[in-house]
Amino acid sequence: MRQIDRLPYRRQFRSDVSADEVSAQSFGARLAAEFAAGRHLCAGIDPHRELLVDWGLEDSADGAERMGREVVAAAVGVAACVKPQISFFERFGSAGFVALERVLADARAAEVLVIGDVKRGDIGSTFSAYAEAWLAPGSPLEVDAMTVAPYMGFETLKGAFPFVREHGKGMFVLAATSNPEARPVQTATSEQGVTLAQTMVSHANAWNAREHGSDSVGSIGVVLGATLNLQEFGIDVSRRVEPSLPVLAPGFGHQGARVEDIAKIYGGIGDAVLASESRSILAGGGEHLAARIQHRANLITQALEETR
Ligand SMILES: O=C(O)c1cc(=O)[nH]c(=O)n1[C@@H]1O[C@H](COP(=O)(O)O)[C@@H](O)[C@H]1O
Repeated sequence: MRQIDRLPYRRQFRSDVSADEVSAQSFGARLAAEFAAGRHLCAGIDPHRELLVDWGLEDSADGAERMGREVVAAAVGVAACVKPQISFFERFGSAGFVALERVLADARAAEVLVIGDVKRGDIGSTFSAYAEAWLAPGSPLEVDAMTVAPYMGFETLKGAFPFVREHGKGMFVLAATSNPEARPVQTATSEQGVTLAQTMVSHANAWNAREHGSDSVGSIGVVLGATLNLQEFGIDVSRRVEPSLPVLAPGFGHQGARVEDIAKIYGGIGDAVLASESRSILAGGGEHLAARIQHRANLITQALEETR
């Protein structure tokens, strides 16, 4: 297996931007740069037990760290971002958190955007502490954006807003998730007949429209599963929105959605889709990881280009 203790490369398109300038940019602006460079793959870091075995690694914090660091190294300049799933690190307790911190440090050094898949949500005061843990500059677990569960009310997320406004951070709000069990919850309608899923999309769009400044992409996105017929969730994808709504799109690969259908699924909002894949790029051992990531990234770029 390739050793990745040091990462010798940096992204070319950022080589003339200082670290200060990068952190001064909004999350939406940083996503816009990824999309402009043709990058739409979100490479998942999900060290499942079976995958670690498949890679010849131990099912341990060390194994999870090695897999995570390999994914970061292979993602540089190819994927738009990486997305570590916290559960696979959390199962090793404090050692897992140390492992995750090292993966995050690699990503920061390589200037790879990180979405922490942590799905946090709670009463406002508690959520604020989660926001501090994951979004505060200098926090050991600092990431660029995190996934959040809004089911205690969109307004409970407001503790994260200062980090989004002032520190270039982002959030992806669960709206229509890829798992089949979500349907009865997320298609439930308000008295006005609006689905819960669409309510979250509207909140994100309204926040972005209010706060985006000159950015072409908003800093608050939504999760819209690729396995779904989004119309059935009351979500209208026929028209572009301004600024573009970032969409974290899990469900490709292992869960059955095909990247070739990306335009059919996301229609007018496909320009800001991050197509997320974990098992489909991780399965098959560590040796050909970079080739698999490149292949998936190419397929996604191709599918999006064909729609333009
Ligand atoms: O927020 C997520 O990332 C997420 C939302 C969703 O609706 N569905 C979903 O599968 N995910 C995550 O995306 C990843 C999908 O993994 P694969 O099915 O292996 O590509 C997992 O880490 C899930 O936790």
